[in-house]
This record gives sequence, structure tokens and C-alpha cells, in this order.
Amino acid sequence: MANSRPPAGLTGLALLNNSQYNKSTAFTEDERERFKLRGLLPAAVSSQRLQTELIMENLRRKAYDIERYILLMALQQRNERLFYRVLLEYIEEIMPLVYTPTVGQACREFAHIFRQPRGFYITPTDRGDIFDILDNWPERDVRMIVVTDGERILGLGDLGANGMGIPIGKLALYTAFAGIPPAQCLPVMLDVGTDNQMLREDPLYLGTRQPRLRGADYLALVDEFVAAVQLRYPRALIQFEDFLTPNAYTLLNRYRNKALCFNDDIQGTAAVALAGVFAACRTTGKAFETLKILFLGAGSAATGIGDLVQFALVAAGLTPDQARKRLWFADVDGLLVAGREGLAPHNRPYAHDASPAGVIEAIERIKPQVLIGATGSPGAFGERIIRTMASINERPVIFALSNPTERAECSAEQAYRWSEGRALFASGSPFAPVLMNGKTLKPGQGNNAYIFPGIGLGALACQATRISDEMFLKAAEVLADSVADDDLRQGSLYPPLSQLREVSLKIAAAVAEVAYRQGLAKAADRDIRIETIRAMMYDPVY
Ligand SMILES: NC(=O)C1=CN([C@@H]2O[C@H](COP(=O)(O)OP(=O)(O)OC[C@H]3O[C@@H](n4cnc5c(N)ncnc54)[C@H](O)[C@@H]3O)[C@@H](O)[C@H]2O)C=CC1
Ligand SMILES: CC(=O)C(=O)O
Ligand SMILES: [Mg+2]
Repeated sequence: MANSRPPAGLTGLALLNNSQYNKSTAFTEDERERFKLRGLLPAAVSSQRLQTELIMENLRRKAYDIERYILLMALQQRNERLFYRVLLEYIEEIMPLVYTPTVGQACREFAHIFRQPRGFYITPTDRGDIFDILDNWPERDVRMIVVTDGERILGLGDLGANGMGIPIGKLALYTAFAGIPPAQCLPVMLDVGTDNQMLREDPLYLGTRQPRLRGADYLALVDEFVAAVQLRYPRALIQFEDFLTPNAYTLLNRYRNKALCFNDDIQGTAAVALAGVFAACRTTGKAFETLKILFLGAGSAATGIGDLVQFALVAAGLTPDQARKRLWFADVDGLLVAGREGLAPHNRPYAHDASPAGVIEAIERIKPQVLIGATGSPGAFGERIIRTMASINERPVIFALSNPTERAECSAEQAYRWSEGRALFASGSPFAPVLMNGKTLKPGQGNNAYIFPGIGLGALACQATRISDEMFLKAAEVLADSVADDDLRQGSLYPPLSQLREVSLKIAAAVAEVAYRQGLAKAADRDIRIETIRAMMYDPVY
């Protein structure tokens, strides 16, 4: 779906300054004449291909990734089709810049690298006005919203309004991999203050300089936001992103049956991890329903995975109780067991009858085939943990899901070295291939970026009314099926990033099918073939 023709009257400098229609030096002679561009551009007529090479030349010349990020954001602001073309053509190189890990640094330094506003900011003083001020947003047909309050940005903690980098980055992936047109995407920051004192004292900080709004006032603000979105953009899907665990669950439970929404950190992460586990079973030969999984970390990312694995085990024939008993969690205080004081509601189903234990003892006792880390705690998978997993499993499955790279529970190289190259390893942020015993091992990236674009595209394609657990289970199955035997042989549990657009399409078609089956789709036209959905997708080529 190329939208190359500028609207009538958009000519001259205004056209060159319009990121949606700007082609810069690629405007043809004829277009220069028609759009009153003569004299405003150098003589040479370039092509988008050449422009892409120019961007890559400039990008590679930069000394630091954060500078590359700044360059790419500037490109997105002035020529969005070129930005998406670069992203799609050089995905392995660009994705780590616009997404994890560099987006983490960008959020930390957000106020210091700020050039131009992007997205929509809502503060506590907007209470009562949210519907009205949404009218200030120039687009009328918003379909995809990613919203955060910045309290748990990746594994970096409370970054307040600096967290806006995350909705911007996630939506860039929505456009690149799910073909959601940029004009239909809205990044939102619920800037309810920050408890990060350093930020509040930074003279350049751009957010609300007050402690976080909490309790009833916080919920009232989010309620008003969701209601305003439903009125203003009735077809929009809301993706909750990087909320701190108690709020993440509270908001998901509050809106999942009332609005078209999901929580990416709970549900998207769950599906990508489950897909990795499914794929690992192909290598290990173990039956999925016989696995035992130990989670390090018991926050929303980890228990979100637990909940979906349980759902999948029940779908595979186990009772809910049998399924839960295969899933164990350990957090900073050790193994989660029944009787522990102060357990959060999301932890209670997994607090089994057992005596307390540290992680090593828990591994020796439970003998899990799969170890999944979602701690935000760098190095949480120390050498002894990996060696213990490797001593009880021929092919230990190890996921270090925390982002960005500096927060990973262990590196790919460590997981392979400490398991003599036997680990089936995936990580939230990318790691380079590792040479082990003459064999190159390519770790896959276990990141919800493999899931949310397809979920969103599928939901929008069939005008879903709600997002269900079945959709995430289906997405996990489709993703796992997309892993080629060659990928598995090289050690990756995920398809290469270069296949993300095709994978998202397959997930979208499958999600739409589930929506129809569950009576959750409004679109009258039941044509949910991949080619029909592909035709709806934004194409950045001029
Ligand atoms: N790869 C992916 O797609 C995704 C990765 N994540 C990552 O998951 C991480 C956690 O996110 P949340 O669950 O929201 O955080 P959270 O703060 O709610 O939970 C962290 C949990 O880890 C535990 N923990 C911390 N240090 C530990 C240690 N050294 N040993 C054992 N347990 C430890 C804490 O007790 C807590 O239970 C973040 O770093 C985030 O980047 C989140 C979503 C998606
Ligand atoms: C990937 C992601 O959503 C996170 O680390 O929060
Ligand atoms: Mg997240």
C-alpha cells in the first residue's frame, strides 16, 4: 500500500517538510514541476535505493550507537518511507538501534538527545480533558496505540517521561513488520510523574517533576484515557507496555474484557517464550507436556509466560493443577513456596508445597529442562546455575530474557561456554554468533517483537473486539512452526529477523481466524488469507 501521491495543495517547501510525502532528492523531474519543487532541490534525481545507501554510509560512519539512533530518529521525522525502507532492508543492523538495546540508552538519555516531540503526552493536569486534547492529534484514524507510564522501562527501572522512546520504538516495528501505516500509529506517554529522584533533579528532564500519581487518582486517569480512546478512535487497539508489575496486571485485568487491548510484557512475552519452548522440543525430542520449567524472576514477564504455558499445557490435555505443578518460580528471595508471606496474586498459583530453596538447590531438586530468566538483573545466571542445568540436561534450554543487553541474565557466550556448547539459548536482546568447538552457534532473539506486530495486524484486519489467550497460544504455535530446521541446527529457536514481516503476516492470519472462531471479529468480510492481509500493509517503497 504505497501512498506516494501528496494531497492537493501540498507543494514546495511544505512538501519537503512533510515526512509522510517527502522524497527529497528522489522527486522526479516531472514531480518537481508539478509540485513546485524546481529550484528547491539539487539537480541530480536520486532513487530510494541510492538514498538508502547514503543513510547506511552515514550511519556506519558514526562512532556510537546512540548517535546512530539520533540519525535514524531524524530520518523518521523528515522522510518516513526512507526510514522504514532502511529498517526493512538492513533489519539485522537497524533493529538493535531503534529497538533493544540502543532504545534503552535512548530512553535513559531521552531529555538530553531530545530534538523534536513525537507522540502524545498526558499528565495528571489533563484529568477531565483527555478526550478534548486528543483532538489536537492531527490524525483521525488511529488504529494502533502503544502506551506506557515509564515505570519499568525494559530492565532499567523508572525512567518517567523518558520512557516515550519505547512506544515510539514499538510502533516503528508495527509499521515495519506489520505494515500498520505510520499515520495510524500513536505513541502515548502517561506522564504521571516519576519516583526517580535523579530525573526529577535533572534540569533538562522533560516530564512532570513530581512523585508518581498512585492509587485511585492513577486509575481514574488511565480509565479516562481508555474511555477517551474508545470514543475518539473506536477501531484502535491499545498495547500496554512497560508498566511496573502490579500496575501491569491491574490494568490488564481491568480492561481486557472491556476494551481491545493487551499487555505486551505479560502476554506478548509469554507467546515468544512459549514459541521458543515449542521449538526447543523439536531439538531435544522431549514432549512439551512432560517439561518442567523453572523461572528466575517472578514479575509480570515471568508469570505471564507461566500463565500461557499453563494454558498451553491444559490445551495439551493436562488439568490446570497438573499444568501448574510443572511450573516453578524463584525470585530474589529464592524459590516461591506456599506459606511465604506477602505473595502477590499473580504468584500465588505457582507457590507450591515445598521447602524454601536457593536457585541451585531448586534446580537440583526440580530438575527442570527449561530455565527462563526475566529478572532485569545482570548476571543472575551465574556459572554454577548454567553448569547445574547442563549437568542434568543433555540440551539445557536457557532463556535470558531481560533487556537491554546489559541486563541479560547471562550472555550467549557464557551460556554456551558453561554448557560446553550444549545450551539451547535465547535472549531478549541480540547477541552475536559464538564460535564453539569449530561450530558457529547463532542464538535467537526471544523478544516479544516476534509476536506483537502479528497480534496487532491480525486484530486490526478482522476488527477484533477483544484479544484472547487463544490468540497468543496460536501466535506461539505459528512462530514455532516458522523456525526452519536449519535455524534449529545452528542453535536458534527463532526465525531470522529478516523473516519478521512474513512471520507477522502468518501470525496475523492465524489470529484473525481465532477471532472469527471465538466470535471476537467484527469485520463482515471473512477473507483472512495471508495475501488479503498483505495487501492492507504499508509499503515504504516510493
Ligand atoms: N524478552 C522480552 O521480550 C521481554 C523481556 N522483559 C524483561 O523482563 C525483565 C523483568 O520484567 P518484569 O517482570 O516486568 O520485572 P519485575 O521487576 O516485575 O520482576 C523482576 C523479578 O525478578 C526477581 N529478581 C530480580 N533479581 C533477581 C535475581 N538476581 N535472582 C532471582 N530473581 C531476581 C524479582 O524478585 C522479581 O520477581 C525486564 O528486564 C524486561 O526487560 C520483559 C518483557 C519482554
Ligand atoms: C522487550 C520488552 O518489551 C521489554 O523488555 O520490556
Ligand atoms: Mg516491554
